[in-house]
Amino acid sequence: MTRRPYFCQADICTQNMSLDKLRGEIEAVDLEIIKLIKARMDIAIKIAEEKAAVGAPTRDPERVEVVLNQVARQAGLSGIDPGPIRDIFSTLIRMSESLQDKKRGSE
Ligand SMILES: C=C(O[C@@H]1C=C(C(=O)O)C=C[C@H]1O)C(=O)O
Repeated sequence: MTRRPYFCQADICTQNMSLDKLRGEIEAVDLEIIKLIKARMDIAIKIAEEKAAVGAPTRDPERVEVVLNQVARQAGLSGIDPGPIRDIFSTLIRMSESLQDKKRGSE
């Protein structure tokens, strides 16, 4: 296969076309990830309301471990390195807890 230069100004440049197409696909996936993070945060707000009603603390370390172990296991089954997935979800959980604290502080 002939490799074309990365910067190809020709009208027909399949390598650039496929790069642009693949980047478009990544951007579409990124948008879906943002929507899912928003959905996760919306549920966290509802959980904050439930906890406030019963006087439970925002952070639940046992639950955090369950969530992290579950996603790490699922990552492994999907052929993804579980370590970075734990990091990503630790960040999501921190975001969720800080949103819950904010929500509870404002009521
Ligand atoms: C959402 C909850 O609140 C916190 C946030 C969690 C999360 O984002 O997964 C998990 C445990 C809690 O520290 C919960 O208790 O389920």
